[in-house]
Order: sequence, then structure tokens, then C-alpha cells
Amino acid sequence: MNQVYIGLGTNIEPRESYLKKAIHQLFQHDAINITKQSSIYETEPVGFTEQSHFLNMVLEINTSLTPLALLDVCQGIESHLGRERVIRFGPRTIDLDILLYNNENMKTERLTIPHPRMHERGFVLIPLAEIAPNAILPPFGTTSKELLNELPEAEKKG
Ligand SMILES: Nc1nc2nc(S)n(CCO)c2c(=O)[nH]1
Repeated sequence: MNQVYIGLGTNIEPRESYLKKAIHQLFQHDAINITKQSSIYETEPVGFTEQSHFLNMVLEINTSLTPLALLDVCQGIESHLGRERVIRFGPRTIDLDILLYNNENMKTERLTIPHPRMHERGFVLIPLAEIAPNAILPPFGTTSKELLNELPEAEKKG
């Protein structure tokens, strides 16, 4: 089995409902076992700031799926819940980002693990440090808790 952390985000109403539906679809998958859920955090948009606030959280799962097979499942859930990629970094009904997959590094056209921007995102590190404070981010060799402590205060708002 593989231990994986998935970041969830949504900023189109009904936000909580989209999170619950995404979690339920992961829960129903035979090859996925959800082992931890973070709290849900209301966060200010980062990057493209002219959009609504997000709800963000992180899940810990165990899965027999390969990284790309898990990506297919995540993208299938996004499509099922109406994710439209109109504006890059724009509003979305639901986002499922694979953050960490064991302690592996991977870079393909479709998928980079660890997620390339997770180390600079309070909206990822805060929920991740809540459920896995000692999770190591391979390229840095440091824990989620350490990286969160190193974030600028402005990024720590989530
Ligand atoms: N707070 C916050 N800002 C964001 N900007 C982008 S893009 N996203 C989508 C990340 O995949 C987010 C997000 O999930 N939360």
C-alpha cells in the first residue's frame, strides 16, 4: 500500500457540499482507504486574487493505485463535480491535488510529485501539518511543520 496526501480546494458554492461529495467518491473507491482528514480551512485566494475565498483541506489515504492511476481518479471526480478549466488559477468547483506519494519524487508531463508549489502555500501546509506534522517533503528533506514555520506570515493565513 502507498501513503498519499491529497489537497482539496473549492471556491464555488456550495463549497462544503463539493468537498463532501469529493471525499465520498474517494471513500467509495475500492483501491482507496481514507486514513486521516484535516479540518476545513477558509482561505484567501493566492495567485489569482480576484476570486472568492476558498475552502481547503488535506486527506491522508492509503492506496494500491499508481500515481497516474490515482491522478485519473482525482481528475474523474473533478469532472464529475463540474470542474471547468476556464481561467488557469481561476474559480473551481473542486480541486484534488496529489501532494505527496510515499517519499517519492516524480516528474512527468501530467504529474509532478511532490506538488511543485505546496512548500510555498499556507493553504496546503496548514492542513497538512495538522494531520501529518512530520511528513517529509522529499526535495527539501524537511517536515511540513518546519516548512510551515518558515513561511512568511502573510502566507500563513492559509
Ligand atoms: N487559498 C487558495 N488559493 C488558491 N489559488 C489557487 S490557484 N488555488 C487552487 C490550488 O490548486 C487555491 C486554493 O486552493 N486555495
